[in-house]
Amino acid sequence: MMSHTSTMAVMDAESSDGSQRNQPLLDVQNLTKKFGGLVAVNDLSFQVDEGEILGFIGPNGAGKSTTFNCLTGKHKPTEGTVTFRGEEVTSKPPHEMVNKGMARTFQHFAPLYDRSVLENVALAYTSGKVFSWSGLFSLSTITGTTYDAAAEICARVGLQDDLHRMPGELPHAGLIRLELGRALATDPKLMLVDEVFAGLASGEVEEISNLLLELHAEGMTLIVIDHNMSGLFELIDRAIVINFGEMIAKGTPEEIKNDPEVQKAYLGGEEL
Ligand SMILES: Nc1ncnc2c1ncn2[C@@H]1O[C@H](COP(=O)(O)OP(=O)(O)OP(=O)(O)O)[C@@H](O)[C@H]1O
Repeated sequence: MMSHTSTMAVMDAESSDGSQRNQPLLDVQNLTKKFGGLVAVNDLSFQVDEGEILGFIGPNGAGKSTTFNCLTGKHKPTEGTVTFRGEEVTSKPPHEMVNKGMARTFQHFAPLYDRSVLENVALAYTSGKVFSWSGLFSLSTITGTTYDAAAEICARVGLQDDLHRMPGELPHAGLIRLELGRALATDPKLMLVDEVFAGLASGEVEEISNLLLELHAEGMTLIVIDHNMSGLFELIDRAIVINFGEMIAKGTPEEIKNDPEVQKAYLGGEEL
């Protein structure tokens, strides 16, 4: 596997000297999220270019999921702005963010366990277009064309032989594929992938990693959360590391691994 560099950055902004510069796909400025007295995310700023795979790393409780929740509209940031595809989208609700092209997978899987793999993906396909993800959906709204599209998406994530199985019958790696399929069904420009490598055997890590690289090669921009770097080394262009809600390092995987602040954050805990 090879790491990929960003090749599709959007060239549509003009600098004061008249030269073209890249407008990031996602621009997060001074993001802060407080829960009462707890500062879960503190003054975090970063950008993601179109076509990039960014690693988003930090120990337990660092604020990774809270950041995703602020980007995708689940939480309203206490302070800061989120700009996506050139539009300020701070605090927009989740269904609007889905419609604008931002999708996420969940660390704790959330398929409908009483619906088949195909139906789950078909519902995500429909809900991404018409409804919010808040539960307003019905199988009766799904047409044959939608099922065909959903079957294609299932094949894209390697679930072509599992269309009529129930989620509870899938192995752990299959549930991850289903999470990715449900996210893909909303036709995103940016996918936020939350801790997909946890609990996988090393061969499965490589399979899921390869799947993410395939999506990337097809043009998907990705942010991938993980506790540590082991699953990400071959996958990401660069990473940012947060601890206690603050960015402590950014750079290539090699730079991050050798960063003294990062090593200190992981001391006594699991391996970076
Ligand atoms: N809804 C909430 N209400 C109160 N505190 C919260 C809430 N969500 C998260 N927190 C707290 O915010 C901090 C950051 O949590 P978060 O889940 O974002 O970390 P994380 O980096 O994703 O951790 P993990 O890797 O364990 O999932 C933690 O101290 C957590 O307890």
